[in-house]
Amino acid sequence: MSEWTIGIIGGSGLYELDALEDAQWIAVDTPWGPPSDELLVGRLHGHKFVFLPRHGRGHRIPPGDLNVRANLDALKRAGCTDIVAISAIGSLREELPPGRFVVVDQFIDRTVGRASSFFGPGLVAHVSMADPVCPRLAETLAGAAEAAGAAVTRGGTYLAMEGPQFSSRAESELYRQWGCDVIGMTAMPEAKLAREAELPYALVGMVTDYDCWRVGDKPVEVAEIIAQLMANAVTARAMVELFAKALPADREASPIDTVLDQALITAPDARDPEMLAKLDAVCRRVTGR
Ligand SMILES: CSC[C@H]1O[C@H](OP(=O)(O)O)[C@H](O)[C@@H]1O
Ligand SMILES: Nc1ncnc2[nH]cnc12
Repeated sequence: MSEWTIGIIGGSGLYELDALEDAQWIAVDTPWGPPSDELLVGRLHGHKFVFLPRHGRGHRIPPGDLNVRANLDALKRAGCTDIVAISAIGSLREELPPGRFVVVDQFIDRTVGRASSFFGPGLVAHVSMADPVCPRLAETLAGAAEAAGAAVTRGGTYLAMEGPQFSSRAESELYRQWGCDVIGMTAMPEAKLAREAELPYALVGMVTDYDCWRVGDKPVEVAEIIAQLMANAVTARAMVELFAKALPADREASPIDTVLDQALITAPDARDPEMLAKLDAVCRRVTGR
């Protein structure tokens, strides 16, 4: 049993977290370069929380330019045990209207050219992404979102697109045919990197729009998203508070805490010392370096 330290990654519309007590913005440097912003470290209902605005305060960084490795490394370095990601999403389903909160459980990655692994030549690892979301976090978040007054859908497949442009109508229809439920530009490689860093991860998507697949509808525009974001962000803040309140005092170990025990394949004497040094925060537990 140990303590929780919850990393919250705030998406579009969520750039700070007023509710944190004794809160302080701290700069964290990483071997991957700078994260999107300083980290806001504080406490909520007795638990430690570390907040990072995904796009930086003022929304400065587009999805394809996020330094996702630095973001996850900084959160790990700050002691986070678990990651809660909050995102604006488009809906690919009639029954998921704007305002609905979707606690997703699967992803399809259509991003291109983003650095999507901490590992590489000199230190090779293959983690499982079969079940990319931590069920314990997801269920606690779903309960908290409901308690905050949101209509919540448990489970759903999130299509991660490259962006920054929105989809064409043909793409949007294709993703529906693939069985995807919601769409966004940021959950990948975030979820992959969280898993590599042995951080249980869950994502709450807040629907802002119907993308562009609905016949006769105007396609999504940023102004429409921002209007819906304002309303969603109020509920999201309440959800975070209720989530903190619902966390048990002690954190029981998760199987995700030790995924690298099975994933690292490079023999100890073949491991590149430079890689080991670079991955100090991510995998010191298993490499001892
Ligand atoms: C502001 S609309 C598009 C933008 O919003 C989502 O960001 P986030 O997941 O950080 O809330 C989407 O993925 C795009 O980056
Ligand atoms: N329709 C959409 N497509 C991609 N990302 C989004 N974020 C919010 N709405 C979106």
